[in-house]
Amino acid sequence: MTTLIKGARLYGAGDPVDLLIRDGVIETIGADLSAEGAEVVQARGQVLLPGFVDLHVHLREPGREDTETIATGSAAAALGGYTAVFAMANTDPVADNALIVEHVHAEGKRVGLVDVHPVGAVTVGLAGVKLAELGTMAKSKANVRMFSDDGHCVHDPLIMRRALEYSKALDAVIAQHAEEPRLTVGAQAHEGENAARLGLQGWPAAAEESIVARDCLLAQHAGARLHICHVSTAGTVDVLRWAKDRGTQVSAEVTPHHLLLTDDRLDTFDPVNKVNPPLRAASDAQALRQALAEGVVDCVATDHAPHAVQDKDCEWAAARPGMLGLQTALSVVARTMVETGLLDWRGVARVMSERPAAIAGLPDQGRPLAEGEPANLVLIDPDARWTVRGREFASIADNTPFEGMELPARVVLTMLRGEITAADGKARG
Ligand SMILES: NC(=O)N[C@@H](CC(=O)O)C(=O)O
Ligand SMILES: [Zn+2]
Ligand SMILES: [Zn+2]
Repeated sequence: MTTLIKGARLYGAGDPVDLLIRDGVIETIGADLSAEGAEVVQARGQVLLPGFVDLHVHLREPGREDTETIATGSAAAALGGYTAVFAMANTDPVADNALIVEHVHAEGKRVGLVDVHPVGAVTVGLAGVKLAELGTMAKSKANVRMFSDDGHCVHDPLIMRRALEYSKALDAVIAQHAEEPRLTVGAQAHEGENAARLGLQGWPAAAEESIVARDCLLAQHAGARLHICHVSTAGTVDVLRWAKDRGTQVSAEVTPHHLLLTDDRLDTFDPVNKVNPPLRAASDAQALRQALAEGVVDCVATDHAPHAVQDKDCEWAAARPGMLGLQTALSVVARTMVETGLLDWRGVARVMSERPAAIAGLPDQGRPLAEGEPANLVLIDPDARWTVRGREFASIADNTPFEGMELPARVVLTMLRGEITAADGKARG
């Protein structure tokens, strides 16, 4: 299979060039290329980046196939410009053993739209009591290199310490959902003026920051690698800056929704805005944008969290936390980081592809746009404007907080190892 991309601007800079893609590899980059029988893509000066890598999605299979499947989530990922995603372990049954992670991995391969890497649970059943068999999952066909109890915090410091020690031996990373559960009992929204005024019990910033600080210390002592999921507060940014300065091997992700949205949204009591960690203050969102630009926060991860209508269209307290993210991530990053001048397209490649690929240790993702490199690519129309409609997404669920918003930038085409997985708003295969 041969594809010729005509007139793309690599990293959105310089003169447009042609790329000849053959057998899954960028064979030639040059001017006025041609190839017999190749599928031709007219890029018209649009932006070409390495395919995006999402370290944090919930694909809900097995167990909640009424809200998302590996197939529908893979289609959403391809449409969002992703070529690799990490599927969290909080499924039913939990992905805490080789059988489940191998199933998720195999199903992702069968669908073939995006590389689906299962995340293994840190503790059995996400219960936080007994370590799962990390080694067995690492050595399984799924080749698990990231472990997380996401949805729950590994709050017992002894369990967390052991998990870090084991993960070091396995050359894996522990991704922590940083939430001290004793500080968030009954919490419904960011602890601040808005929650107080509306009578919603607060989720304090310190519940996140105290775990991040503790785990940075544990990781440093263990010489292990730690990744912080969905960083949401300015205080966490300060802790990360301190830990990185003293050489801790810590990385961190921020979600698009924490970059754009704030707790000003609470007034409507619409549970589409309910998420864990909660939408924070405007000053937190500002600090997160700055931290992402500087590299203190390494990357963007969506925390794509589909939920059924009955779990969202209900009273605030009963609603499940979480929101869709795969098909809006690029546009929200364009709005918050590119339009503001905080990142150029080169920087977008860093935070959405290169850094997440490096954190997860993926050898064939987040690679340079150069001859001989794997053709995992996303072509972007930076000038497009579109209106978000959750029902039009490939996901089964439609719980997007961006409903009705007009956003910049669109994915025109996604390519996985030379195969087009999405083009013009439609997933292939
Ligand atoms: N982010 C959420 O609000 N929900 C996630 C779990 C999680 O990421 O903590 C989910 O699984 O729905
Ligand atoms: Zn989480
Ligand atoms: Zn999550």
